[in-house]
Amino acid sequence: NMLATTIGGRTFNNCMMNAAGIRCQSKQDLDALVQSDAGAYVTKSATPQKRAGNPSPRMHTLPHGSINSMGLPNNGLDYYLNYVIADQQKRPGTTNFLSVAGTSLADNLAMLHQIQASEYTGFVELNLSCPNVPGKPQVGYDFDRVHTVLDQVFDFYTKPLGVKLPPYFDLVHFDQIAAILNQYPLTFVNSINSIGNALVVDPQSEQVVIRPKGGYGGIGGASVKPTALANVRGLALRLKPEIAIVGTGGILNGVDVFEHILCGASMVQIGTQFGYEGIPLFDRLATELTDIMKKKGYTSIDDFRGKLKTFD
Ligand SMILES: O=C(O)c1[nH]c(=O)[nH]c(=O)c1Cl
Repeated sequence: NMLATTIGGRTFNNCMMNAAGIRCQSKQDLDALVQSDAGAYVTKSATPQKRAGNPSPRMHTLPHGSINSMGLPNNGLDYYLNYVIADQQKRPGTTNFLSVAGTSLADNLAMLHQIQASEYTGFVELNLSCPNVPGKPQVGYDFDRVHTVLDQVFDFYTKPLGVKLPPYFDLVHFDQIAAILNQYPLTFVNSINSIGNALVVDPQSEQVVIRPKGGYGGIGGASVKPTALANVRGLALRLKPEIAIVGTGGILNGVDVFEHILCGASMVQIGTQFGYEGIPLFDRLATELTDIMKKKGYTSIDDFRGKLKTFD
């Protein structure tokens, strides 16, 4: 069908899925995604043990997006690993994404050793970009740290793995992160995570809108699309072809999915808008994207992936 895509030798019948963290924390959430038109799901980023996360209010919706400082609330790795293993047994031949976000290198390595030793055959999304754990920097902004983490991961991890990156804002940073990533047998790179440590103010109450970190949190939604497209394109132009790109950020409508694919994405994830709209989002986006493709004479996303034109 027109929306099929392939990453790491696995074919998905729809190039759209949820973004980690959005309606994917419980079995009920994940079951709804399994039943939906989404081509796959990604689980809420896991830590080794269950975590309550930051104190509320920790998420606020805005006309043009959202701000969150959830602080990695999740049910712990075992919960999600058990879920994805049970799901792959129920639905052989499907591939999904298990997100992990240790708050230390030791935690990330311990989780990946556990996953490596398990029956899990799907993808792992190693989250190097959570901006909301107080006192913890985003690993993705420390290039030496990224090098160290990937060196130690690929010493033993042999299953398909990708990394979730923060947005970069300088072309030199695209060069630097791509030079590092190209040294590893990565299956995909997911770009972008929320734009970290933004501040939203309520002028009426003269107060910030979320409690953690004095009101600082990650921004998602419409306002981040230009940054997301820049990162997808910047990485697509620099990464070796074996590394697929998952485009995330600012997708509200089918045209936004089209733009992410035009910039080089093989699959897209929807966060903020999926949070607002829920499961019906995937059917709406599939219809809108298919209509755009038909109007342009495309029959597959391969017809236009990465084919963004410039003036020269
Ligand atoms: O606060 C969070 O849980 C969170 N929030 C985000 O916006 N991105 C992330 O990767 C994570 Cl882990």
